Amino acid sequence: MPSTQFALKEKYRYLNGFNSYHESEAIEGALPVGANSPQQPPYGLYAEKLSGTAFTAPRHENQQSWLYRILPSSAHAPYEARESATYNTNPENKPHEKIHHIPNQLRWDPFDMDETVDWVHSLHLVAGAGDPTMKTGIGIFIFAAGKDMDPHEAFYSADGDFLIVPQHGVLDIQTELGRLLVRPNEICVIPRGIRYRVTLPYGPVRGYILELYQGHFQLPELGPIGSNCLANARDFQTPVAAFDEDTSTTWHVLSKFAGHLFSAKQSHTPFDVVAWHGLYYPYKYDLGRFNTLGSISYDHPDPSIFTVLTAPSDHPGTAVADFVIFPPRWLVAEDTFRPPWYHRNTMSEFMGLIHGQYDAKTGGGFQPAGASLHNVMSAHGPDAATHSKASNAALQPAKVGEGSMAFMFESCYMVGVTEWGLKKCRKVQEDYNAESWEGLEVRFRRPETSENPE
Ligand SMILES: O=C(O)Cc1cc(O)ccc1O
Ligand SMILES: [Fe+2]
Repeated sequence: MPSTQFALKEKYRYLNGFNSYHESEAIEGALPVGANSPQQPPYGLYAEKLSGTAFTAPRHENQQSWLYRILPSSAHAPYEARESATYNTNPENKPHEKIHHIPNQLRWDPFDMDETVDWVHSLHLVAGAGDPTMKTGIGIFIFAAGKDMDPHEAFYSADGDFLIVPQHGVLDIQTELGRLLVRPNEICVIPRGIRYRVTLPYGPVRGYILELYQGHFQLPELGPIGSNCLANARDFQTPVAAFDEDTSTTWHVLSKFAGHLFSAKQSHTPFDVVAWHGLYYPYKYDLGRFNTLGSISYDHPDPSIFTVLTAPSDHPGTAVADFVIFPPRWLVAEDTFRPPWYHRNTMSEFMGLIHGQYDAKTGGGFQPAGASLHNVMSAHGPDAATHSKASNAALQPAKVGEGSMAFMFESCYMVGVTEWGLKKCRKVQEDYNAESWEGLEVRFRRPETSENPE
């Protein structure tokens, strides 16, 4: 193994399994045996509980972790509001900044890189629904950063779980529970409350985030598919415990709380967890490992067959958010219009492109680092060029999406677009609708009947 690869393997080590009860200790013997909170935990560590669900949540949903750390998280000075005039990712809290609920199909050119900001300041809310103060809804962010976070800063969101989809560059994420390296074509989830620090070992980064204000992601049910396929549980990776020993430096812990930024000083590193166990932890997943299924007879199935993760609502089968991908795959369906059908969906569909081309749009307007939004009941489907090509194509087995990865955040909520998303980013394509669908030809041929002979 080349030495750099070996170094990476040593620095980033993972435990495998989705929703597995994990335990990890950076020093052997740091986890108490047979008890969570003994009178004196091993090595003089403090025991701290981190809860990701109500204590009383049903067992199959319950997510808690026990952290064994050098100092408790509560050892800090009071939080103070920071950058309150400029920092706000919750437009519900910002009455002068309208959120736009519009039925038009929207598409964005690639979002700009911004090398002047760090992770915390890279987050731009483009669209969303609901309100983190009520723990309902979602936020959809674009991030673009070129700077490491300050060496003595950590960040957490009290508002929700971050599902991070890097499109460009590599994220080195030091979390309380261990280190994650996340590259394009991988995703990671940082649950609500977990502190982390993002550095950029290979330069600027850009991508998409879905923040889930309610619940947590789970794997979709497989129903008649059986016990494997789609995203397999064993391919989700959670970092092993890793800690720093620093009780003499001033640190700032930044909190995104109801969309606002707060900061608290403390005289010790927040990355001092020597061991942990539980079900509440960050994790990553390589989209290249997705086992993609499709029709081997006829017709184009619903895109739910491409669901990587789902965050269910209280109504079975209806998601607050699904994370869906469109990986390279073989299309073999016979006598079938193979691209997506024209449709209007009761769910909203926000799409992004990590790399390559999305097979439903050949016009070139949907580019990596760009996005589209087809809101609740907004009509869409293949553009005219794709329609014409697919209606006349010879239906040989064909590989689509080679070298590509498009994805969709699909939500039962109607999503509003922020001022930044609609105006300030200056990426909205004015002619999306016209370019895509106005060129569609009338193909109707009335059948000959005795009433209308030719
Ligand atoms: O609109 C889209 O491109 C996403 C999509 C893909 C698909 O295969 C079926 C339905 C759907 O919404
Ligand atoms: Fe769609």
